Amino acid sequence: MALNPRCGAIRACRRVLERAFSLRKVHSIKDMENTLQLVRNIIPPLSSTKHKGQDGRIGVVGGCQEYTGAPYFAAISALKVGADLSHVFCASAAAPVIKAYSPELIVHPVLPSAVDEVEKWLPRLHALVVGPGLGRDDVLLRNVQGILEASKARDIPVVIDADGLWLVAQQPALIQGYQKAVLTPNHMEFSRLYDAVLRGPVDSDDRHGSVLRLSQALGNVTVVQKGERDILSNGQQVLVCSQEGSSRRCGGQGDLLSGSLGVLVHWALLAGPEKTNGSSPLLVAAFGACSLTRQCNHQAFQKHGRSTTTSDMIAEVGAAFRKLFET
Ligand SMILES: NC(=O)C1=CN([C@@H]2O[C@H](COP(=O)(O)OP(=O)(O)OC[C@H]3O[C@@H](n4cnc5c(N)ncnc54)[C@H](OP(=O)(O)O)[C@@H]3O)[C@@H](O)[C@H]2O)[C@@H](O)CC1
Ligand SMILES: Nc1ncnc2c1ncn2[C@@H]1O[C@H](COP(=O)(O)OP(=O)(O)OP(=O)(O)O)[C@@H](O)[C@H]1O
Ligand SMILES: [Mg+2]
Repeated sequence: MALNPRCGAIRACRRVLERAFSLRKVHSIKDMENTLQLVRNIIPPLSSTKHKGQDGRIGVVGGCQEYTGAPYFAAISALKVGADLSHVFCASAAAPVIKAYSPELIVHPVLPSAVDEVEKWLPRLHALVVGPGLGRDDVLLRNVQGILEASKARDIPVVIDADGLWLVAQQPALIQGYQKAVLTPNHMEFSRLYDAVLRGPVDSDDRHGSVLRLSQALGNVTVVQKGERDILSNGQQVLVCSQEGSSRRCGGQGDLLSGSLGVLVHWALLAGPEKTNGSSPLLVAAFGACSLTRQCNHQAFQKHGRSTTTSDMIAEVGAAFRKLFET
């Protein structure tokens, strides 16, 4: 008998929660559209007066004997999004393989001891994507540390992904407080980073709070936690990207995201906060890269279903970009 009122209270409570959630959903769709509009604002117009290089010269640091696909996916995605030149700084064993995938990429076989080589190119690069297919060799990572320090000294924006995040988890001080860094961890990489920086496990019931806290603890570095919904934060604001993708989870999608983000970060910083309505340009860029990757996944899945691969997604970049950003 005592159960009835309690059940009633639970039902009432559930109704309130359901209402709150459905309202949040409506708001989040509106927020998504508003943020997509900010992404549109940062895209530079195509113009016959520009010269090659003006729309972006991006470098990807990654690629070893085992992993040649990841840096290729990142670098070709940067070009497909609209960068003019895309460089890959990789291990010598990976270079001929990556060159053979694409004549469009400029490939430098300079890893592991690459600091001087990359430093030579830094003045000509607008953004660096560090980590796809890099590997975790100690000597290599010491060199990548040098590349990150040189990039910071020159104020070059860096997107850090995959094994680059492994390095940051060993030495968070490397990017602590660097306002031009964006970290793009997947589920595993996020847990590793969180544990290294906040000395405790992630609260899986509070993804927003976890991303916010990690960003704050890193001195407001922008963090993009990829997953069923992508959660983005710069320690002040939290954005959620739930652009429809698909349930196909082939490897390489994160590489597409990090390469696209390299270009968008450059464009966003060039456009500045006036074009992003006061929001952080890096957050807006990250939201753009997440939406684009998920839209590519959605479109590729419509055509290829279960056999969708990242190459199929890359073939969709042009159409996905038009659909999201050139409407
Ligand atoms: N074609 C190529 O060249 C590609 C190369 N790549 C390159 O590979 C390198 C290593 O990168 P990575 O992402 O495999 O390494 P890491 O973060 O240690 O994760 C490994 C473990 O994490 C787990 N796990 C992952 N997601 C999870 C989830 N959502 N939820 C739960 N668990 C999850 C999963 O555990 P499992 O399921 O096996 O137990 C898995 O074993 C790096 O250089 C990267 O760029 C890739 O870019 C792909 C394309
Ligand atoms: N469960 C999911 N549902 C929908 N989209 C997802 C899901 N998990 C990840 N994604 C999307 O897939 C893309 C890549 O995220 P993922 O977590 O697979 O990265 P990753 O593990 O680094 O990939 P990679 O294989 O390139 O290393 C992101 O755009 C993310 O939004
Ligand atoms: Mg990855």
